Amino acid sequence: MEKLSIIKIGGNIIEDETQLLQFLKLFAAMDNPKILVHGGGKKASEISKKLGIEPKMHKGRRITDETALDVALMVYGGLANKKIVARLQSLGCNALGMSGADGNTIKAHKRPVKEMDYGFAGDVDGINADLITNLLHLGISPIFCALTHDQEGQLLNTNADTIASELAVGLSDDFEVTLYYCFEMNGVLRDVSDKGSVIKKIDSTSYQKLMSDGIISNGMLPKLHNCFHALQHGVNEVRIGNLALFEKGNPNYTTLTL
Ligand SMILES: Nc1ncnc2c1ncn2[C@@H]1O[C@H](COP(=O)(O)OP(=O)(O)O)[C@@H](O)[C@H]1O
Ligand SMILES: CC(=O)N[C@@H](CCC(=O)OP(=O)(O)O)C(=O)O
Repeated sequence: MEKLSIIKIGGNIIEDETQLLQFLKLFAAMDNPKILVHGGGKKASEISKKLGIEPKMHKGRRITDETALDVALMVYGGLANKKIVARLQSLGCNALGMSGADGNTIKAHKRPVKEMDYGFAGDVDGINADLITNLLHLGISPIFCALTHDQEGQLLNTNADTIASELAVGLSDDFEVTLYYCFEMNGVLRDVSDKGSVIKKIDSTSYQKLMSDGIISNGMLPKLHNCFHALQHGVNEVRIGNLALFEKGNPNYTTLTL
């Protein structure tokens, strides 16, 4: 089966011009078919504050009211996505910027209101694997931002870790997919203040224990949930780490298995 790499980069890498360029050079040099998914939550909060709009969060998740959605569209779909696409083009990678509305690639619905109303937050229903596969076979690298749509004209803000996981699941019938979560840490750490404390391997059993011991917290909780969702639905391999993920022979990252 043909190999496919899907790489998600986190907010802190996007924020740091040097790290971003270093990452994009590595991405451009990869020769398998590849997809990039980027977040930009930090940038959205920063721009929002500059516009005099205080970002609203609940338990670390953004509440996307109408104004917050406009900011998300501008920052994720515009500022972040187009900068990355232009830089990749300069590096010889034929990148194509996408939201889930483009080519109907990611279908979603507005998250139902339960104990909390997250506003225009999208939960993914499925992806258009045929179109994405065709683009990959044309030598194009789709660059997805954290936006989906409900097919009725409503754009939705969707967690970028989830988008990466759903793309990986949806494409795993056609490709042998490796899913990479690339962020500023070397991997999942036993002690967040010690960059050297990378947990090399996590399986479903140790995952439960790491959660109950409180070692996995904050942003790492949804990230690992997305990793195991991918593994349970046909994705070949999932890795978490920083740029060392892509250095041949460097095992200093976390590999997840069922
Ligand atoms: N065990 C852990 N190992 C590494 N990071 C952790 C851990 N527990 C919590 N974190 C936090 O999770 C954050 C990453 O989550 P998040 O900010 O959502 O990622 P991203 O930048 O990819 O969107 C790290 O910056 C770190 O502060
Ligand atoms: C609904 C939801 O959670 N949307 C995220 C999308 C951006 C994102 O995922 O950015 P990072 O990967 O940089 O955190 C948000 O607005 O923060």
